[in-house]
Amino acid sequence: MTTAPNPSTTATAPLRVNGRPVDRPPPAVELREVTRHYPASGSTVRALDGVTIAFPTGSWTAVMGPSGSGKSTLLHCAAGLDRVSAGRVLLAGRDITTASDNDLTELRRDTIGFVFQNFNLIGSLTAEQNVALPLKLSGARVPRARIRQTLESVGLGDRLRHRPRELSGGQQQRVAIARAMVTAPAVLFADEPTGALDSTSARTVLGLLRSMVDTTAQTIVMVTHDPVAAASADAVVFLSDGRITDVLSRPSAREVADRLAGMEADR
Ligand SMILES: Nc1ncnc2c1ncn2[C@@H]1O[C@H](COP(=O)(O)OP(=O)(O)OP(=O)(O)O)[C@@H](O)[C@H]1O
Repeated sequence: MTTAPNPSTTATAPLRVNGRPVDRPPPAVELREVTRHYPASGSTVRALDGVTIAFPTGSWTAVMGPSGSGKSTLLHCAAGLDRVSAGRVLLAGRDITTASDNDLTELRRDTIGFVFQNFNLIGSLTAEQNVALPLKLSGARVPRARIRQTLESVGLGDRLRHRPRELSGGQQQRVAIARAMVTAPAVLFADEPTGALDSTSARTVLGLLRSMVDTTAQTIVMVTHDPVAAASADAVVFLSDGRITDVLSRPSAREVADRLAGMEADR
């Protein structure tokens, strides 16, 4: 095991300066003893098995592990897209474990942003219209200046009227990030955000995510298979068979790759 600090402990232990406890923001997302099982022909799959972790506000955490280890399930439970079988989930300071479907829909709309591997943009809409969509759907006013500013912040101020097919993969992913960020979510969840990109575009997207964390204290939780992407995060959490087996703080891509290779060899 690594000696690197575990986000679950660093986030919850009281911070002390000169022996005195100091206030710090609560974690943006917290899972406490979360179990998620699914029925499977005559038995049960434990996709998550007693996971306790806190994702500190303003930090970027990568979640890694072999196929089927529970990464997507963790992301979906943390984002309120899936219900837990046992345990508790706290999102932006609210216990969402038993929230009603309506409350969850509202919370997802106002509190989280989601970025997917395949961008999930609407092909018939321009970049500007895609970014405006979450505000439109929530019935909010859509201030054009804010849409433009958000697209400018991802380096696409000159692509407002372009449709997805007129943009490169990296540009499409940046539109998707702008769409996720336009509501100023407490947490940005990303599922393989660089999985469909070439290495240059991936680097641009990772740089953008990094600057969001460094300049606006955005909280990001990202599932990835890519050691280079994981090494851009502040911490890397490793899952195996639904359990957290390891946490690395600010590892290099080589350290991440070695740890993953070790996990595959142990299987
Ligand atoms: N809706 C579901 N119904 C039944 N089993 C499920 C469901 N979702 C996930 N599982 C099972 O839970 C386990 C964890 O799945 P999950 O998708 O979280 O893994 P993962 O680490 O994200 O995998 P991958 O890297 O291949 O995407 C797997 O054994 C999977 O088959």
